[in-house]
Amino acid sequence: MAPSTNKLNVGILGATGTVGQRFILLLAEHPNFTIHTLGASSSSTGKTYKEAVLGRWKQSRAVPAHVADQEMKECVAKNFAQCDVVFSGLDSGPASTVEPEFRSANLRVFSNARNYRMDPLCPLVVPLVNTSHLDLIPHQRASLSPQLNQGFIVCNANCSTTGIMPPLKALMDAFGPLDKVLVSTLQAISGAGYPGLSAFDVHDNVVPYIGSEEEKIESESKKILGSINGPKTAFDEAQCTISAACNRVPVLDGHMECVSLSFQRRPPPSVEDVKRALHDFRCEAQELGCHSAPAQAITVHEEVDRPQPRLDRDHQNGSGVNVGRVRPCPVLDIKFVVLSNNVMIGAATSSVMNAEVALAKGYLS
Ligand SMILES: NC(=O)C1=CN([C@@H]2O[C@H](COP(=O)(O)OP(=O)(O)OC[C@H]3O[C@@H](n4cnc5c(N)ncnc54)[C@H](OP(=O)(O)O)[C@@H]3O)[C@@H](O)[C@H]2O)C=CC1
Ligand SMILES: N[C@@H](CC(=O)OP(=O)(O)O)C(=O)O
Repeated sequence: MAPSTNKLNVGILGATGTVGQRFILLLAEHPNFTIHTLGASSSSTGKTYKEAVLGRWKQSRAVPAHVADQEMKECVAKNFAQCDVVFSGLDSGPASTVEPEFRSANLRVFSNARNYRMDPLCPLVVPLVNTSHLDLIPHQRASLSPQLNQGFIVCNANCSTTGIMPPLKALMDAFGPLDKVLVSTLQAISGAGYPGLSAFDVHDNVVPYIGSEEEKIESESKKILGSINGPKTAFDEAQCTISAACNRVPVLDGHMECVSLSFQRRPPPSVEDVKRALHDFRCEAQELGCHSAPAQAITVHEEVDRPQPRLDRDHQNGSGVNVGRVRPCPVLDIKFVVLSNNVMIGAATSSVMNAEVALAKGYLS
């Protein structure tokens, strides 16, 4: 996508949070978007951004100078009326009312929150996988109000769901429908937001429970891997069976996921065929030349002990996913490990890339 001199104004809801801080850094020098309005809770309203994040800015880069003195606004639509696009890093509590209020005010919302992911009117988009689902936007508008000619909500997925989608999609495209998928996650602390779990709970420990996470992976995956119907008014879910087991581990950023799967087609592909399909997988965001798209959607690691969170989570600025240890599975067909950066492609980068694709497809005009 060619850098534009007419950048779109963007707002960020939840701008002070774990995901919000990534939005700030991703959008501070973006060729298509310029940060215009920042919002968070009432405890931040009226402060400058740097005052609002004092003691809570957890990035190695400093707060961008042109953002530091911006005044924090209450998250109501009238404060964001000048924004062409709104990125939401809101907690699910406020997201349930704020995001539809913004849509009703004809604002375009790209949300990280879980609330509307399974809404039949809302595209649930992993930008490396199913940007074709953005084509449901006109139906969302038409279904809600004749006055809704610009607004919409587009969601990105749960961070653990997001990580496994590119490899599953690559294998479905190459070898036909999947039959069964088992996934066990090792999820980073930052997935729980800031301050997240206490050190007492997570240090020297593994917690084998993350509320609702397994259910979200199992349901969201089928919507993302499904297709939209001919008239672009509904989703047909993918038919495979998915079982997830989720664990919190003492890693700061980067979700690791151990996947075993089987194909419907017999005989199944070889390990070498699987590696080639993963490596060759390309997505629409790449074809459109979107600014945030990784050069390589799936990086296949050959070293026996990679990928690892500390070493590989920042590869390509966390915009792609990493796969390693591709090998035969004696129970199902194939097994491998996936590493994705939960706060980048698992959250903020997905929203930004979704907006870049929406811009290229004309949904932001
Ligand atoms: N962390 C991750 O890896 C991922 C997170 N998500 C989702 O993204 C969203 C944000 O998560 P995360 O950044 O981790 O959460 P944080 O807890 O770190 O940040 C929450 C943000 O929401 C703001 N906020 C809280 N209450 C209100 C309110 N009543 N009105 C307006 N703003 C409010 C906070 O503002 P203030 O600072 O003023 O309190 C803060 O900016 C959540 O919905 C989460 O489920 C999705 C994928 C991955
Ligand atoms: N639950 C995820 C992060 C998250 O916020 O998920 P969701 O957006 O689906 O609530 C984790 O703890 O790693």
